[in-house]
Amino acid sequence: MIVQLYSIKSPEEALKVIELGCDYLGVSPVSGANLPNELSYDEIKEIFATIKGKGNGVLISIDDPEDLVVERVRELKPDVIHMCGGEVFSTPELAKRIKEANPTTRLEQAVGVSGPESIEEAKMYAEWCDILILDSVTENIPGVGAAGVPHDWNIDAEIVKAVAGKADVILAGGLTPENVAEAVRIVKPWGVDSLTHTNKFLPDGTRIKDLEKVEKFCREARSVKF
Ligand SMILES: O=C(O)c1ccccc1N[C@@H]1O[C@H](COP(=O)(O)O)[C@@H](O)[C@H]1O
Repeated sequence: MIVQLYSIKSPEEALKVIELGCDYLGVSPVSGANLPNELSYDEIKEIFATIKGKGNGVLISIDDPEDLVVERVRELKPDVIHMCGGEVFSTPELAKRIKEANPTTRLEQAVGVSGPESIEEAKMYAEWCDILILDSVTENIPGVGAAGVPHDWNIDAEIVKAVAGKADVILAGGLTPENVAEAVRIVKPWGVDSLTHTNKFLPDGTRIKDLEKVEKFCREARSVKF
């Protein structure tokens, strides 16, 4: 079971969450989406260099144009590029361009799980993506994710079965240290992901990881054997 956590802000924070059991660390590059924890290319390079050999660097992309996605993959060489926009989605062509830009970068596509129709969508993306992240959608946040609320885990369980052997599946969306074990029991994913409920919010609007919650989240996620 892998654990992916968003959004990491510094090399120091990265090392702390790795020590507590996180193995995929999500970062947000400066973009039009104006996310709270956006980082410059230099800051991201420093985090990726710090975690090399210890954890995997994941770069989020929310509706960035395809050329910019490819440029970022070439420049930052993330272990994973995570596409989670509501307008720009991965395609077989983009998957090919990403592999050409950096052959070891894995392509992670978010699927907003809203009903049984999401099963067909997931099956389609599994044809060219390495990883699917099954996430929640809200009206307030652009794209897929950062919703802070769960969705129907029974649909996720169907998707895991439907794409077995084709793509790894990460479960996301409102996961907490308290509900993650139950979610894993139902969905049996390759990994789990958290943003909101492993965060501590600071008065200036930025957020850092809450290390007690991170430790409990990683422990609970791995407590279920299947
Ligand atoms: O990380 C973000 O800031 C973000 C912004 C916009 C869309 C998605 C984003 N992150 C992804 O959403 C998941 C789940 O979030 P939550 O736990 O439900 O709050 C997050 O872990 C990232 O994968």
